[in-house]
Amino acid sequence: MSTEVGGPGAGPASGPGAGQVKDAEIAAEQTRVDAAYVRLGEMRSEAEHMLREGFRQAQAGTRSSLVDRDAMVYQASLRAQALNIADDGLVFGRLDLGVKAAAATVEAPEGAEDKASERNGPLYIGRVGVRTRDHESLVIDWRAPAAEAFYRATPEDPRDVIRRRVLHSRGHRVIDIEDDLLQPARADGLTVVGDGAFLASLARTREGAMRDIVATIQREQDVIIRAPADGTVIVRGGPGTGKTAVALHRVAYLLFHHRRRFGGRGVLIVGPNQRFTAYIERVLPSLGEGSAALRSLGDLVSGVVATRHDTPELSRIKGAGAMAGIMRRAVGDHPPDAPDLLTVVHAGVVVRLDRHRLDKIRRQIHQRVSGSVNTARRKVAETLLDALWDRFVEIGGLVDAPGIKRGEFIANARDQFGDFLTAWWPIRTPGEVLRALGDPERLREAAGRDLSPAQIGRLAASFAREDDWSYQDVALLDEIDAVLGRPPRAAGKVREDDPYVVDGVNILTGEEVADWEPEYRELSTSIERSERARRVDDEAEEATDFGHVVVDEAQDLSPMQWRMLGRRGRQATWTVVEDPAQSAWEDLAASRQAMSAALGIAEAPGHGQAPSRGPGGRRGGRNRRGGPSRTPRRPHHAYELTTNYRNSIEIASVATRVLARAVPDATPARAVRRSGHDAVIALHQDADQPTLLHAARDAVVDLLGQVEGTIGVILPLGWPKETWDVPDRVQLLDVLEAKGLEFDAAVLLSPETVAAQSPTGLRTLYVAVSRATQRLTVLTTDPEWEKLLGNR
Ligand SMILES: Nc1ncnc2c1ncn2[C@@H]1O[C@H](COP(=O)(O)OP(=O)(O)OP(=O)(O)O)[C@@H](O)[C@H]1O
Repeated sequence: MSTEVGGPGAGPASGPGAGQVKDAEIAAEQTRVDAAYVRLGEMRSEAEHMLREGFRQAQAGTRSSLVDRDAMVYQASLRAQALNIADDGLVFGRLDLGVKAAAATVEAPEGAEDKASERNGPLYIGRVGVRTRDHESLVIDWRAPAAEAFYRATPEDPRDVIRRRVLHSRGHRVIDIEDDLLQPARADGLTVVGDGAFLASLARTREGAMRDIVATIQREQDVIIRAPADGTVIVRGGPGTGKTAVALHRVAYLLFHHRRRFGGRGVLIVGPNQRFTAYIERVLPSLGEGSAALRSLGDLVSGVVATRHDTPELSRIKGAGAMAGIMRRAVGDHPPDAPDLLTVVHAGVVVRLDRHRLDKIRRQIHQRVSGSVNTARRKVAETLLDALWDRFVEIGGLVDAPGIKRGEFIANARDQFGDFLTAWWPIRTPGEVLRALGDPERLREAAGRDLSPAQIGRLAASFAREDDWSYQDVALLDEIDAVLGRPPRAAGKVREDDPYVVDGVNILTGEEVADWEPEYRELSTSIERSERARRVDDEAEEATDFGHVVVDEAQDLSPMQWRMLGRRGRQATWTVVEDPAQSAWEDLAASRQAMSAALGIAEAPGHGQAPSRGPGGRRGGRNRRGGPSRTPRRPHHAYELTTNYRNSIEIASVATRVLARAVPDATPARAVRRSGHDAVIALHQDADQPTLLHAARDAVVDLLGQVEGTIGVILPLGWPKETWDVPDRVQLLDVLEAKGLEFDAAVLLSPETVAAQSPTGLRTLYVAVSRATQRLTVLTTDPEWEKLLGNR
């Protein structure tokens, strides 16, 4: 085997000659890696050949060849894509095992090609599986069962691993190696080199986008990534414990092992805002998985993009579960321009339905409608005609015009009320319904006793804003959309002169007619939107209910946002990652309940509780009003992450002091890397906002000389994010935008303001102080805060 330095169990090679030993080891690994790349190149050619072959068969044009072509092209293109991605840093791990174990568990995932290996040599772990033409395994895919030991083996539980080696590469070139000796007594002839490259990798400069961690996934993280595919996984852990990283790697794992199941129905990943989704968007493609839909809470509903956060108080009102009932009642309300009177004349008799009667009819219809409001026109027409006939009889129509048959009356009335029907029961859009609640009178009507007069005033003023939508508005729009449903869809040929066709629906038969579009449409329905958003090309449409949903920063979701997510995963399994100590949502109990309903689990365990299983089995159906109350009960598993990979020990200690204030009984995650740089807590006593901003600018200039990567300037909510003349690597953002992000250095302004801005201000401050990997500067005007953060 390789050159021996210091003998078995002697620990990492060090002292004179250690560098040469390491170089020799690197050179030996390079030879193996080169061989893997040669084979990877051949496999890519094979995949490309299959793609060409698929297209060739398509040209032959027989029916069965088209089916074969589709399957072949699909598989070959996935394969080609994965193989291309793997070109960078293909091999990153090596396991030296006891002789038997090496061949034990290389299993094929569903549809993939890895097969049991017979070799006794070391196992190499990489981004994709690579085999020789004779099916001998050169590299094992990191997601295959045989690779598990690479992440799980410890000295206490070595799993027959004697030495674990991490290979650090740049492109095709191995630049460093780092060893872990797990069974010194069996290490006969094995060299051990390395000097903490893992910790060094944690200290690396951040380039502004998150990267995958395949080479260094830690044991507690791997357990979650490979958790059973059935049921729901809930992950808790402090800032920087890798919750986001783990959730994304789990998606890659699930797609690898269950491509048909999850790839077919789709995977949805939801993050707090667009800055965050942009930050994580490269991770899955770098793992060869480009198929998951990545959305933020602000753009989950296509056609709408939230541009602002509401004030904490407004968020609290808009996010509360009571809004579901308010939105439902708003949809059932008299639309703003709907007529107040229906008049028809038959045989000289004038029949009128006034506003009072019409409102009663509207209420009845809403109670009876079982589908969507927007497709209820047929039912509406029938009910109105019945009411007209009853009224005709009631006012003595049969006396004035004896012998009139009901059928004649109805046919005549129907001819007269087409326009009325369109105006009285218009095809409504969610945006229009929500804007209409900008009228305090209308909102009061819909709110009943659920809102106080003061709340109604503030809420109406917010809905009346013409310019944009807020994050919480998006969930309200989706709620309304679920009640409205999709408008009628085209099905046959339109006859322009057909008096019975109203807004694309034949009011006699309920049939939908072709080529019809509503005249105005601010938003389309969720079904159309998600079809459009997830359409691969104009032909293929994907399902709207996802197979797996990942929710990041879940601690911040309001009950209304959980309802919105619940509708996208009625039959889904879920991965939910959260840190309650970072929550900006005040009523955690209500949010927890809404989460359990959306996920279809009995009740999510509290922070720090042991993994649990809910009662399993029952499949649920669709809730008529779009609520998640009848989702199935599924098993769920809870996990906790305990190591902070982001913050230096120095920065983590500041965060821990904030945590002690925010959530006194919480246990902080353990930071593992010392940077040698204490956080700077600078007091600018009594400074006003411009002075503090000026000081922040000076701090940024200093930091630009100290770190190579990104610098985040984190401001209290509502502070001006004026454009500074600074390089792109400096970002200005408010505390809520900073969620989930990380920077090499962070400058935080006025912690006292952040803490006081809402009842959850301290938890938001905890988020803000835990963003930096290397340097943290805090500017405060308050001596108390200086003392607290600086531990003086
Ligand atoms: N095993 C690992 N190896 C290398 N880096 C890691 C590992 N685990 C996590 N990291 C890195 O640590 C940083 C924090 O990870 P991540 O953002 O996933 O944490 P988080 O728990 O989601 O944090 P927050 O709660 O603040 O959103 C990232 O840069 C991530 O790449």
